[in-house]
Amino acid sequence: MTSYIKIPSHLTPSDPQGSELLARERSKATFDVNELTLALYGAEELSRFKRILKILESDPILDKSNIYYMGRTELFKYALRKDKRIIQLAATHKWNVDEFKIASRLVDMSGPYSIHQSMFLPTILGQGTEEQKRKFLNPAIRHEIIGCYAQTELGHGSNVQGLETTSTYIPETDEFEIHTPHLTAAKWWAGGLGRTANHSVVMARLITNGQDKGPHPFIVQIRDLTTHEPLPGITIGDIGPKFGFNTTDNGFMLFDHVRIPRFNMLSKFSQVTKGTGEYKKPPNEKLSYGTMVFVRSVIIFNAGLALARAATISVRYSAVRRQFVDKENPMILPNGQVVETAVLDYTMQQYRLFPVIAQAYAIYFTGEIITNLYKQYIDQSSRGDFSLLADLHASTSGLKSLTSGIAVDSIEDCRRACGGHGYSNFSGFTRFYQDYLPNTTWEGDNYILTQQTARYLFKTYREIIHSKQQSEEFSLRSNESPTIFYMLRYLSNPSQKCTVISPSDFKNPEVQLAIYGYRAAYLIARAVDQIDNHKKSWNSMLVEINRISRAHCQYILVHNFILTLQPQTSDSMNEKRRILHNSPSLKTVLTSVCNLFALHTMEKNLSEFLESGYLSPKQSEMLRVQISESLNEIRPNAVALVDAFYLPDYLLNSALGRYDGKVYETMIEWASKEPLNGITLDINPYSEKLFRNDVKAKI
Ligand SMILES: CCCCCCCCCCCCC/C=C/C(=O)SCCNC(=O)CCNC(=O)[C@H](O)C(C)(C)COP(=O)(O)OP(=O)(O)OC[C@H]1O[C@@H](n2cnc3c(N)ncnc32)[C@H](O)[C@@H]1OP(=O)(O)O
Ligand SMILES: Cc1cc2nc3c(=O)[nH]c(=O)nc-3n(C[C@H](O)[C@H](O)[C@H](O)COP(=O)(O)OP(=O)(O)OC[C@H]3O[C@@H](n4cnc5c(N)ncnc54)[C@H](O)[C@@H]3O)c2cc1C
Repeated sequence: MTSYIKIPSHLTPSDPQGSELLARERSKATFDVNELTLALYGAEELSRFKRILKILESDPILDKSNIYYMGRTELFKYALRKDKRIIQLAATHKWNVDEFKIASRLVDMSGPYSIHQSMFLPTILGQGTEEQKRKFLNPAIRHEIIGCYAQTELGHGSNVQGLETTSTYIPETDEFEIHTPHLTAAKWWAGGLGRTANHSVVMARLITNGQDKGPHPFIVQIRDLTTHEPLPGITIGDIGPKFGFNTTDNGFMLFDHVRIPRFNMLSKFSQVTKGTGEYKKPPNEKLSYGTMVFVRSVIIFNAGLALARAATISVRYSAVRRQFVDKENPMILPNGQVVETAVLDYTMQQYRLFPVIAQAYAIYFTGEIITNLYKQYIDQSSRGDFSLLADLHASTSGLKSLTSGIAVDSIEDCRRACGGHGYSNFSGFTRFYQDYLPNTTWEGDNYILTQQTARYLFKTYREIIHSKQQSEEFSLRSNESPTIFYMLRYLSNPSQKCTVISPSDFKNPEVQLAIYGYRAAYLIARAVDQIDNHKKSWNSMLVEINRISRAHCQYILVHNFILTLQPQTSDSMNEKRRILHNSPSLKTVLTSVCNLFALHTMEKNLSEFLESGYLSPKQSEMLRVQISESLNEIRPNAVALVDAFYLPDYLLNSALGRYDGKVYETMIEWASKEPLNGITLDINPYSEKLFRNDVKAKI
């Protein structure tokens, strides 16, 4: 990378150096960072991660040092080049899907092929017959065809039932005719569609024998494989600049009576019979929505990673950044010199940042549990058992909404906690934040999805209250279902009160779960009463419904964190959990983190805990005392806790969050590379010239 300004090399930051400050922080940790990293990744994944990182870091095409200075077209070209490079490296090194995912995560830039990997392949895999997989999946895996996922339309996204594109069965030719009946039916937003994909999954209303069977997935070839031009009857374009995600070509598409073979309707679950056009229903109406369930589960896991990244940058920087001298507790160097206080030592900064560390761990553990639940569902559904789907859909909907919402808020909180430098691209927050933002909208707008979760909770609650005779059955199910457990507990005594009598009682996991469970059940019971007995409309209840989904999902996050830390029978424990449970120091520090997550989240939603009368104002004061205590417990471990995420500098690409703490050296070095610094302006307002030269001599 070219430097345009020569920075005097004799200047160093004033003492203490960033590296020294971070080393001091690391020496204070009460646990072994490497051990926690192992407990998060597992030995095998960590070694794969390191191996792949080494390959990427040393690849000139995947070098990231230039990207902060690029405009959209340049960035897009970079993204296409790097997408191709990852595919080439995957072939060279024979990476499997998991290794490919690690590489994509480390390179960290959505690209023209991203939706091919994240949605096109999973849709064919999940919804195609064996024959269809042979025809479409195998060439797609080999990247002989590149696909996208076109569901959303210009006029409809959230309301999938409202999609307008039609796919009409033509018995005479045994084909479907895909058509865009109105402007609002134009496919819009599909990633990779704009300039890249030559195939698409198209969600269109299946019409057969004059009957509308609702949206179904079809594979449509959209571009010529030789010329790469759109096929006859198909109009395609890129939708233009966006808030972020500009390294992906989101596109629009219009169909004018385009014919595709009947074979191209993805038919694992529902089919149309040749000639008669007879429709065979799927075993569950919503199986064609399967890709959304999968991607929502991935979004939950990714939210934990995004939080870990934001926390890493801001916590490391706060340990290096110093402002003012805290006169009551000054920072004193070994040589006796009093220096300005690291901003991480200010309690306000701790209150802003440590909960983000806690959110990252909480969501990481739930992400793992949801990933396993999804795998279990796939396993069962392959044997025709879809019984897990309703539960999985409800949990992934609410958790996708809650966790991506937390991540967006916390990334911005972390950015602001870095002060002015947080606003520079060199912080590593700009594109990270912009590209993360659509997680709150895509795969179901976060407010829409909470309705799905609440609906499921209402159904479960109604089943319990209307089937008193089955209470024994529910008691048995409550061992497996935390939802049924908290509902039954509430119903056993709706006017129970919280038992806390001193701040430290809030550290008791039983107490935490009782508080969260009561609040969720209370809100559900009240809403069901409003709807069933007071005939309140669904629309009039939407604010409450959103609250209920959030309350339930916060309960789930706390429950899963506590579960992760509880001793389990050794045969049910995997390698990662074994590491954690064999290390008292890890358990101690993660218990503090878990407490902070549970208590800080409680404080943020305090009105809901108080209004039911379960928690008293006096207890809420004790809660604050205990939160302060938890922050103190975490303080010596703050840097080590983010180090344990093992997010390399290559991924962070941040001057502020560097592992070695060389914040100031990097800021000035990167500024010297700003291409604007290579231009001498012509500032005479009466001259038409803008520059005296194009680019100054390189230094
Ligand atoms: C290498 C791989 C790596 C992958 C990692 C990458 C991940 C991250 C990058 C991802 C990039 C993504 C890019 C973006 C892509 C997109 O956005 S694609 C478009 C996504 N669109 C949406 O998500 C639309 C949201 N809307 C909906 O899902 C639905 O319209 C709705 C809101 C759920 C309502 O559906 P509707 O058909 O109207 O149903 P209802 O009447 O409300 O409910 C009827 C019953 O159906 C149940 N149900 C609904 N959805 C599902 C489902 N998905 N699965 C199972 N069941 C479902 C619902 O609960 C109701 O059940 P009952 O109460 O029992 O009747
Ligand atoms: C970067 C990006 C990439 C995308 N990639 C793809 C892709 O590859 N393929 C694809 O098919 N789609 C893609 N999408 C589209 C995405 O899935 C939709 O934008 C999303 O599902 C939201 O739908 P919408 O835009 O119709 O929002 P709308 O439904 O119009 O939402 C507008 C507002 O109305 C509110 N609202 C709507 N209905 C209700 C209701 N019933 N109750 C209460 N409030 C309501 C919403 O909460 C929201 O605040 C992408 C979107 C983005 C931003």
